[in-house]
Order: sequence, then structure tokens, then C-alpha cells
Amino acid sequence: MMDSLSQSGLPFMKMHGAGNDFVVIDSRGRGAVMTPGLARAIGDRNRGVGFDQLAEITTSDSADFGLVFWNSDGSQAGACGNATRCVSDHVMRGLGVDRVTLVTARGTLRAERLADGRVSVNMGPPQRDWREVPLAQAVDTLHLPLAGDPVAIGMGNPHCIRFVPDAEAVDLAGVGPGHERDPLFPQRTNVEFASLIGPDHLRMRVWERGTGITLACGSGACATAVAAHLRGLTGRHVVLEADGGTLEVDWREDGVWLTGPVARVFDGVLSPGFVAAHR
Ligand SMILES: N[C@H](CCC[C@H](N)C(=O)O)C(=O)O
Repeated sequence: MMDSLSQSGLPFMKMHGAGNDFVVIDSRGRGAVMTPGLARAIGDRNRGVGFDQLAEITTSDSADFGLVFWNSDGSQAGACGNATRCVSDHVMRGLGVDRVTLVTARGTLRAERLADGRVSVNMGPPQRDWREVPLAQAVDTLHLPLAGDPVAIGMGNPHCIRFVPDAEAVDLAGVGPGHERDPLFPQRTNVEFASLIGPDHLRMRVWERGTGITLACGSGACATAVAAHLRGLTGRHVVLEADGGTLEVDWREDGVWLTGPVARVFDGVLSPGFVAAHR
């Protein structure tokens, strides 16, 4: 494995899910190759490739494939809905099927391709208990004792959702970092700002833990839709307008389904020297 990396480099794909931007590395049939240092180096938009998340595909005994997610600061994410949809599309095309199962830190998930080409994934049930999000102390997750009266929801990763009159007007870079690192969130948090723009229709903007501003966030869309329903703002089926595209969330009996577009943008190879220098 090290031989092929040091001789031919490391192939990757660039994929987009509603503007959420991913580097995908397919490590099926060999061991996982990612390290925090290599993830940070690839994630650097000037010195590497740049991504919102890096997704590494692994071989799984119990599902069609496994997935591990990295943020551009070298931390791991327990969930990434849009990368799950993108990678599922890639694996389904390779296997010639329209449905797959995959294993993430959250457990086994199911994904499928719809007739219109969009890809859906069941992200599992929302985590509403403060211990699961996780929060640092026992508080009502539907009304956090923080500025703006936000909601906390876990989707395999933590989310802090704030409903505002106009998400457009929020200074994400100004307020995102403070929310991300609020002591109430011991593992930091992703931050969503959302406003109702029509019946079951939300505008959302995102500050992601470990990455910053992104054009969309699938687990964030799920958490936002769940929070909107619990607050009485919407039904269980919600359309969300992110900066990079439209996502649909359907909170069903069996879990929170996330649907949206996927695109494979380009394929590349990280040079052997780059990999060796950062691994
Ligand atoms: N973009 C991803 C979520 C990344 C979350 C990550 N920033 C974390 O640390 O949890 C999505 O589509 O769900």
C-alpha cells in the first residue's frame, strides 16, 4: 500500500453536494490512509486541494462500504450527509445498483438514487437528549440558555440551530466561531441560521465546526428541519435553500431522510511527494 502511494500518488475525486465541497478517497481493498496532518494539507485551498470535508471510503464487512469524514482543520466528523449522498452515488454507479448500505461512526445507513438523479440517505433518528448532542449540562435542548434561543440537535454530530427573521442578514463569520466554541458544546458545534420563507420552506446558512462557512450542510439541514418541526414552524417534510443548492428533508418513522443533488466535478492524483511530506 505504501509502495503504491509513494510511487503513483493518491487518486481522489472532487464531488459537490448542493455546493458542499468534498475530496473523496477510495481506500476499499487497502487500509485507510488518512491522517490528521494529511487531511489538513489536502484541505488547504492554497497549498493543497481544498474541501469542506474529506470522505475516505473503506471496506466494510457488514455493509457495501464504510465512510470516515475529516474536516479541513484535521478533526473528524461523525456525520456528513452531503458527502454520504455523493459517495453513495459513486459506489452505486460502480456496483450498478440504485441502493446501498454504508457504515459510518453513526452506524449503518441506507442510501438510494431517485428517478430524477438526486440521492437520498436515511441519516437515522435525531438525537434530542442533551447527553447525545452532546451538551456539557442538562438543559432543555429545544430552548438552549444562549443568545437567540437556539435548539440543539445531534445527527451523529452536534448542531446548534438559531431561527432568525432573515438568515441572509447574519454575519456568519462574525458570530459563527463564538457559537462553535460555546462551552455548552464540549465537542464544539456546527451552527445553522434559518428563517421561514414559506410553508415548510426554510432559508438556511451554515457555519461548520472545523471548516467555517460552507455553501450547504446535509446533517445541518436535517437538524434544522427537525428543530423547525419541533418548534411548530413546519411539518415533517421541509425544503431548505442553502447557499449552494436546495435540500429536502423528510423526518419519517425510520429516521431523517436527506435528499439533494450530487456532482462529480473532477478526478485528480495527489503527488507521491505531497503525500509523503504530510502523512
Ligand atoms: N457538511 C456535512 C457536515 C459536516 C459536519 C462537520 N463540520 C462536523 O464537524 O460535524 C454534511 O453535509 O452533513
